[in-house]
Amino acid sequence: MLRTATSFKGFNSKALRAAQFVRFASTQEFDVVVIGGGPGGYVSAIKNAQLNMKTACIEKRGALGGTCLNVGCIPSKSLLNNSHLYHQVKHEASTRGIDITGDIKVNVDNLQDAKQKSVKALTGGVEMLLKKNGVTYFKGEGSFVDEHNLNVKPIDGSEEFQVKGKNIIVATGSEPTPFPGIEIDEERIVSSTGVLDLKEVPKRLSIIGGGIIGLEMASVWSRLGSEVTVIEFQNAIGAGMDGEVAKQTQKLLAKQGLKFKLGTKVTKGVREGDVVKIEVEDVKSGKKEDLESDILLVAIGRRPYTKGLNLEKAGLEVDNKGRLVIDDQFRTKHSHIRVIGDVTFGPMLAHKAEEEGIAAAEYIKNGHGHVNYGNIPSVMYTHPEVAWVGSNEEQLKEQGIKYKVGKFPFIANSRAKTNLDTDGFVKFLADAETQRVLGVHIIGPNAGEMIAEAGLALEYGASTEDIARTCHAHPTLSEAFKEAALSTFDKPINF
Ligand SMILES: Cc1cc2nc3c(=O)[nH]c(=O)nc-3n(C[C@H](O)[C@H](O)[C@H](O)COP(=O)(O)OP(=O)(O)OC[C@H]3O[C@@H](n4cnc5c(N)ncnc54)[C@H](O)[C@@H]3O)c2cc1C
Ligand SMILES: NC(=O)c1ccc[n+]([C@@H]2O[C@H](COP(=O)([O-])OP(=O)(O)OC[C@H]3O[C@@H](n4cnc5c(N)ncnc54)[C@H](O)[C@@H]3O)[C@@H](O)[C@H]2O)c1
Repeated sequence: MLRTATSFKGFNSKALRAAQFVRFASTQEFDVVVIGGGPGGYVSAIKNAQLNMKTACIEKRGALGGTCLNVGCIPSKSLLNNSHLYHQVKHEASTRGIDITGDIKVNVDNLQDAKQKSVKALTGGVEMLLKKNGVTYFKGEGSFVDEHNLNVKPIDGSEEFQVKGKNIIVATGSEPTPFPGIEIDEERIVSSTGVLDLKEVPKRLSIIGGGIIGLEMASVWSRLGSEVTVIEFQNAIGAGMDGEVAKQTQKLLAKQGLKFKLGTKVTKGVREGDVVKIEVEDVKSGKKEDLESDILLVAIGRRPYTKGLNLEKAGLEVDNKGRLVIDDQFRTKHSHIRVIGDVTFGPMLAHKAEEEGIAAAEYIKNGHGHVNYGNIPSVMYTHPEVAWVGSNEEQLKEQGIKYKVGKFPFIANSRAKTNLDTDGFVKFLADAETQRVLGVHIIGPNAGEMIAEAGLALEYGASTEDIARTCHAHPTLSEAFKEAALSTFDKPINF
């Protein structure tokens, strides 16, 4: 509890003044205080400290790394990687000349242990990085007292205290968007957090939302043996992927056993004992259907998280989607309070939050910083992976920009063929006149790594000819990238 005048009842006024002085005297002052230790907050704290600013980071989770390291990117990728390995061993080993005798079984406890080990190593690593860079780490909940002072409520129950920031960076992230009327119990009806922590492979898993979380989690549990049904309101999966890529992705995932109910709305989802009863309705025809599942995952997006911040004490505003309102230098109406990451505008991605964290520090120290919002890659870590950056065809059409398409399939790439991993293609969208790269969309093995080359091309304003004339090593998947670039203005060699 915060030491206030009322908590010193019984003290005479001299003692009260002395006590208040102790509190005032013990208020630590920093050049920058960051609230939230996720990819936005911890990266920003490190950068601020590296720029020689006295920096503190307040995090209430008890571990650094935010959603991403604790209940997001990292645990999901651990499960994706190991479930893919299991699937390969079980279903592909013999065709690759590896005979395995005896049962091949999933051990969910060990799978979860492996996941936790990665999470712990990384979150611990971030704590060491803060220390190494001289950032003061407060394990507690931060809330505004006024525009410069923050209250810290330690998670160990010790006495609350205040810190003062010449500058404050809010990086409090996001939380799953609730589905009205469906109660998450994290046992049978789960959010992304619960679905990462299942103790056994459910026989039936239903998922509301065919976006990135829905499809990554559908892949994990379906590879491990669940019958998975994805229920999506829109007529396409992938929440904003290039239309052609989204269709191909759906086709490939369906081949792997996922069931899709597109253009379908959920009207009810209730737990009855150990099952979940779900009512759905076809958006177009209104036809209703009853489904039953062992687990229901609700993955319909995320919303900014500002609970407990006491924004009103600093007079800060959120928009109708709960996002903290900022200008193009991340400043709120108080220029010393900046906001980065999921809690404000833009895609909810860890690398976007990190870029903003660095730029915000640079704005504070030097008065300038930079994030290129036209060049933020997206990756979906299914198999094959799906990755994209820049504009998609639908966006270019909408903007009336004339473009050329260059495509190259992995079936014609020597490395993909050697690896027996040939699903997918690389697709370039280039300006019709100048061949400047406008967007790259990849579905295929290692798409998430390959998209970095597209990011560099976009950043440097490269043309597809620049890429096609750059020597790429053989035999690599990246040759498909080169040939797709070539295909925007000339014939490919290998297809
Ligand atoms: C299942 C899942 C998988 C994902 N996979 C990927 C991926 O592969 N790649 C990718 O780029 N993105 C991924 N994301 C999204 C990514 O996790 C977020 O975009 C990213 O974590 C946002 O970073 P942030 O720093 O803005 O917020 P967060 O990571 O949410 O961190 C905010 C932190 O602030 C703390 N906090 C909040 N309020 C207070 C307070 N008052 N006082 C102190 N601390 C506070 C919270 O405890 C939290 O730790 C995934 C998300 C999920 C849910
Ligand atoms: N690999 C990654 O980078 C990664 C992985 C996981 C999550 N994330 C991030 O986390 C955020 C949240 O992920 P997400 O998958 O929850 O959101 P999302 O926005 O990717 O997808 C949500 C999907 O749910 C659908 N939907 C919304 N309301 C619905 C309803 N009532 N009924 C049926 N469908 C409905 C939407 O049409 C959309 O397709 C995203 O911003 C994403 O970028 C990123």
